[in-house]
Amino acid sequence: MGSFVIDREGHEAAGILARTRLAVDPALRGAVQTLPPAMRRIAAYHFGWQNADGSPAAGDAGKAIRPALVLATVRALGGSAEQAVPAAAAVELVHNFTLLHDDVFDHDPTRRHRSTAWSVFGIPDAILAGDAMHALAVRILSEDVHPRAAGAAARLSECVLQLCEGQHSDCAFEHSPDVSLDECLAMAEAKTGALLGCACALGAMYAGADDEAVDAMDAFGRQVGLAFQLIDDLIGIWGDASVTGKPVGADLVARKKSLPVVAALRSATPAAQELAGIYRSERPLGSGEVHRAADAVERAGASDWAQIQACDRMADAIGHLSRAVPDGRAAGDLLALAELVTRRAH
Ligand SMILES: CC(C)=CCC/C(C)=C/CC/C(C)=C/COP(=O)(O)OP(=O)(O)O
Repeated sequence: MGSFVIDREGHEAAGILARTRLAVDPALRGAVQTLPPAMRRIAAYHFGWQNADGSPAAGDAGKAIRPALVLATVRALGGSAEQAVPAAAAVELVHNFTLLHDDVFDHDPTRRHRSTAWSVFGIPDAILAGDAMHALAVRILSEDVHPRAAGAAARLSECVLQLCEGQHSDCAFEHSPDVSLDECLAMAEAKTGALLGCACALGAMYAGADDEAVDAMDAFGRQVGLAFQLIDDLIGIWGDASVTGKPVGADLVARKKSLPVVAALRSATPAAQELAGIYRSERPLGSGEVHRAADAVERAGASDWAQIQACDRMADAIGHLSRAVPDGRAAGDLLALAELVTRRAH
């Protein structure tokens, strides 16, 4: 990494995320406003702007990590964050389209401290609202006059294909008795890393960066995304529901092959046998079994493994970042966002 010294002074993740919301929300609200009424209602509910009955609300709209990465990348590379707001909004719309669909796939009852859209409005309309958000993302970029907007739209579409592939693998692994750690890491990179990578790549494009810097920022975001998924999986097992806004242990109940679970199953430990036994049973898991499964993951050393993996991914990420943004002073916001990923509780 040579003389890459990061200046953390004045770079604080909570402030960066709050400023991102202020910058991007008007574009998101404006876009959602153009949806057909049925989809507009669901999107406004999903973003926490409205209650299910259409009355105004000030709910949790999500952390805004992906649009923050877009804007922080543009700034780090000397571009105009204001001009990149359409790209940030497009990435956030794609993220939220995948959440709407993912909640249907997983039959999750809650997200962001409230009932999921599908559980309130029904599965068909929740799927359509997700599709509509995807279409809005494409429309925002296709209407944007920035010289790199068309390239950004193409890159975002490639990314959506990777998200679909990752999501397919995630579902297929639930029924596969023999998933390797490498397969699971590739799934997580496609399902989660691809969009964080794309966010950074779009930021670099909007800053007018060359292909090498765009690819280096993509690689940075992907590694941050993998760290993000590793921590997400730990939070999914041991997180506090009052903080995450989602039921804890749902991945274990659904016998998901999350990264810590696969690491535990692949470990040569007695806990691996115990976990495999619990995962083999056909009946729905009771809370006792969920606790035993979580305990087995811990005893297999998979919680420590995931933490170490996340740190390794962060180290890789910083290496890629130093190639694209050699001036560590300019990289402060990006580093603060990346560090938030490994320190977060929700
Ligand atoms: C095609 C398809 C359906 C793909 C699904 C991909 C998918 C849902 C991946 C999970 C990514 C993830 C950890 C989301 C939580 O993000 P977050 O914690 O940043 O959420 P927030 O916006 O609520 O903060």
